Amino acid sequence: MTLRMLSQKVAQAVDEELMSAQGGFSIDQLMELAGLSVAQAIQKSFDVSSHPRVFICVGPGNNGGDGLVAARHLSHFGYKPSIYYPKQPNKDIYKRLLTQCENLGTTMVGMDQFEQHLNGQTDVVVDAVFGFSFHGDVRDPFRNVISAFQQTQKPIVSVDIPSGWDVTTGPTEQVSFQPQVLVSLTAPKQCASHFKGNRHFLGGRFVPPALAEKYQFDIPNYLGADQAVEI
Ligand SMILES: NC(=O)C1=CN([C@@H]2O[C@H](COP(=O)(O)OP(=O)(O)OC[C@H]3O[C@@H](n4cnc5c(N)ncnc54)[C@H](O)[C@@H]3O)[C@@H](O)[C@H]2O)[C@@H](O)CC1
Ligand SMILES: [K+]
Repeated sequence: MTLRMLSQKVAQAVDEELMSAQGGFSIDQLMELAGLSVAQAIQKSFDVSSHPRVFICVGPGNNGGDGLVAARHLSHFGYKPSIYYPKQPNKDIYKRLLTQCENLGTTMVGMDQFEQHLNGQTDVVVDAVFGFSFHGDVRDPFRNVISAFQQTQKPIVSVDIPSGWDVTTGPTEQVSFQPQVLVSLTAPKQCASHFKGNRHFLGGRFVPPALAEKYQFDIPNYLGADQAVEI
C-alpha cells in the first residue's frame, strides 16, 4: 500500500490542528493513542515469549512521550520494558507518564549502563528519541544513543521517524541505521520512502476523515479494534 507522505511542515500543521479549538483533542489523548499503536505494533512483530525484554530509549519531546506510553502498555501486555531517559524535561505530562511506568516496576537504566544494557539485556530496542520536530545534527546527550543504534545487531522499532534521519530526505552521512520496524503516526513522513526494514505500520487512529481530506493524506482500513495497521 502506498500512502501519501507528509512534509515536516504539514505534519506539524496537522498536529496543531488536532489540538486546536476546532480539533478538540488534548496532547494527553493523542499521545495515549499514539503510544498504544506503538505497543500494538511491537506485540504484532515480536512475540512476548521470545522477545520479552524491550528497551525504550526516550527523547525530550512528544516522541519520547509516545515511548513512555508504549512502555506502560507493553508492561500490561506481559513484556519487561526498561527505559533510558537521559534528558527529562520539567513538564507535568512526562513526569506523570514516568511515574506510571515506575509504579509498574519498569527498570530505569543509567547513563553508565546504557550500552551494556542495550547490547546485553535487551531483545528489542525502541527508538522514541526524536520525531517530526527533529532538525540539525544530533546533540548530546543523544549522540551516543544514535551511534549505538548505528552499531547494534538488536532489532530496532522506530517511533514515527528513525531518530537522526532528516524528516524529509531520510538517512544522512552521520545517521543511516535502518530500523527493522517503523511505526508512522497519523501518516508517514517523507523520509519513510527510504525505510528498508521488514514491517511498516501506521498508528494514531484518531484522525477525522475531513482533516485527512483537508491535508490530502489517506487513512487506511484498520482491522476491528486494532490501533496499528501494516502498510
Ligand atoms: N499528530 C501526531 O501524529 C502526534 C504526534 N505525536 C508525537 O510527537 C512527535 C513530535 O513531537 P515534538 O514536536 O515534541 O518533537 P520531537 O519529539 O520530534 O523532538 C523535539 C525535541 O527534540 C529536541 N531536538 C530537536 N532537534 C535536536 C537535535 N538535533 N539534537 C538534540 N535534540 C534535538 C528538541 O529540543 C525537543 O526537545 C511526533 O513525531 C510523534 O511521535 C504524538 O505524541 C501525539 C500525536
Ligand atoms: K523516533
